[in-house]
Amino acid sequence: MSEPPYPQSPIGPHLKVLSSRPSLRGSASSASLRSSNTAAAASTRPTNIKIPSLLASMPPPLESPPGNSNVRVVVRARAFLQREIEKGAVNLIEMNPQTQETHLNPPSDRRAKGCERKSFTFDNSFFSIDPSAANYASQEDIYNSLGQEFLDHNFQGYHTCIFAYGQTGAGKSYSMMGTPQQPGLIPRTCKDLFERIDANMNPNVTYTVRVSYFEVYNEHVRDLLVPRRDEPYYLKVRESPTDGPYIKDLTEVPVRGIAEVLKWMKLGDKSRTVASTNMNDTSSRSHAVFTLMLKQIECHDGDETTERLARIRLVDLAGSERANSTGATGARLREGSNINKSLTTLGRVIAALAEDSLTKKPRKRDVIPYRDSILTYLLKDSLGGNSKTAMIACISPTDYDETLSTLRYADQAKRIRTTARINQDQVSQAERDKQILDMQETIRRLQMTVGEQGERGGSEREQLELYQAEVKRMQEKMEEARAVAESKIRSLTMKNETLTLHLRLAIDSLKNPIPAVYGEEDSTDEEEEEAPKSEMELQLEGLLNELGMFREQMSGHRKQFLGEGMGMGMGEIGEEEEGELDEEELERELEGDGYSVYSGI
Ligand SMILES: Nc1ncnc2c1ncn2[C@@H]1O[C@H](COP(=O)(O)OP(=O)(O)OP(=O)(O)O)[C@@H](O)[C@H]1O
Repeated sequence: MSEPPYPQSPIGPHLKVLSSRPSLRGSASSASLRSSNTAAAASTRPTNIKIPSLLASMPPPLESPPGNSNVRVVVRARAFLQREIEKGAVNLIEMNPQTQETHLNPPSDRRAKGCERKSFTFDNSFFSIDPSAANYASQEDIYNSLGQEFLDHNFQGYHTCIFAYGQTGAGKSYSMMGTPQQPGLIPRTCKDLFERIDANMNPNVTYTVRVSYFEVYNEHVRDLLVPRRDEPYYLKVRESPTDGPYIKDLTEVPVRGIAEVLKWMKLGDKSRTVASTNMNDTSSRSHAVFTLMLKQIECHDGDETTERLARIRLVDLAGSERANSTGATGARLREGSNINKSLTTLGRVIAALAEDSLTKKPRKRDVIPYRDSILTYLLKDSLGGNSKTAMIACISPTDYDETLSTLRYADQAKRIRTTARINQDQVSQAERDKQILDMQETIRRLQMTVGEQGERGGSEREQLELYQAEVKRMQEKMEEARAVAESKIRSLTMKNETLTLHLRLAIDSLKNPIPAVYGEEDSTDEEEEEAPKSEMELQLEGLLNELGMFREQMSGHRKQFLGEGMGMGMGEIGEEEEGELDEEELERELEGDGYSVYSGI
């Protein structure tokens, strides 16, 4: 069951749901990714990934149509730790791979007191206790049966969230992050994400991916992508009327490939608050939320584009624990009580949502106690809103009470129903231009306000922050517009190549016509002279017309998208004079240096 080691290379989000309109505030952009260097992409492309729908265009929702779906709950029992083996600890867990049942057997002293075996059924029961067992679930198995499907949802435009829950030392970080030799769900998701992007051959689809990573520690939010400072620096949580709770000023970096994303992931991991407890030598003392924002833009004929945004949230919760089992005192005890506060609130949120789905009468929004902890407030959407969500309940094979409590928690989560929708929007070039113009105007106004307040000695800090945020948004929008332009040019270039090839074939046929064979009785003088030639001429005429129209279209797009000073090195595109090509001209172009009518793209 050994897996190949993972490559060791260093390794805001707002969109309306389907059928609603604009305001793509803070949307993912910048690092636009394409399989444009398709040759390179093709050479490194793994042959075993199957994503047929991506090869055509953005994939349609295949199954799970929009609407309610239950939180998917899986349970994973980890392997014995060295100290458990040394203590001669006994395995209390059994799992049935056919029924997905998990059985928890009481230890002998409890059995003597009449305690009975407890059984639960989940969407999956992953047995990772004994690598030699037939039903052993490796890191790869977990990804294949959960991570892959969730990434499919993301490419369809759904937000997703996978969170790991369980007692300290039960295997949450191992399942989510893993080790360099045994990577977990987070690095595998990143790797698969970029492999799928590289495998896409459709020149009309552009991808942008942004990453953020934060932790909730002692009820404070810390950005894990900025270096740690001596003075603790916490971020504020705000609520937007349209997008719900969000973290103000959270770093979101554009990433262009697996190496970049893994580099940020490692950096964030290093900053995470960990400590040694009785239960785990490197215990995560915070809840860590790793987020990828995947944006897909598909260009259609004309200036319409379809945009899809998916938020991929991967959460490694801090361990649920009893103070006496961790042996915590002082700061560790305070941490523990804050961790438990978040997890208790999470439990109450889960209980309230689960009860709602039983009664089928949704409560008023404020009755669900999301706001009672930062963690639940930030995960509000993932727990009870627009997201497909999964919980990995991690359990230890040796601790009866903690395992039972985790299994009960997980059992309740099974009943929660979320309402995931495809986050898709149609945006025309005109709308995109208008958004940029509006932003420019806002920036101009803010510049003036900041200046005025500076002169009056007023509080310019807030205005300055607004100004900076707006400039950042505009830069992202412009990057996006540029990515769309590049995609258009790529698509037109492909059409151009196809047309040129057709023309070449047509000219070859004209030069070397295949004489028609006619039966004596039905051949007339007229037919002998006219029939084969007029067919070719018609074909050539059609192609020339098409090429003429295409050249006009391309020149239009060039003017529209690549204004002066864009610096894209495409000066030669469409610089030929407008107008029809006659046959001789065309032959010269095809046979001379300029085989491609628009060389230089
Ligand atoms: N499936 C598994 N196979 C082998 N070893 C595992 C497995 N799951 C966890 N471990 C090991 O168990 C130990 C504890 O795991 P991990 O740190 O993931 O626990 P945790 O639930 O994240 O704990 P905490 O809440 O304290 O952060 C680690 O040494 C890890 O390598």
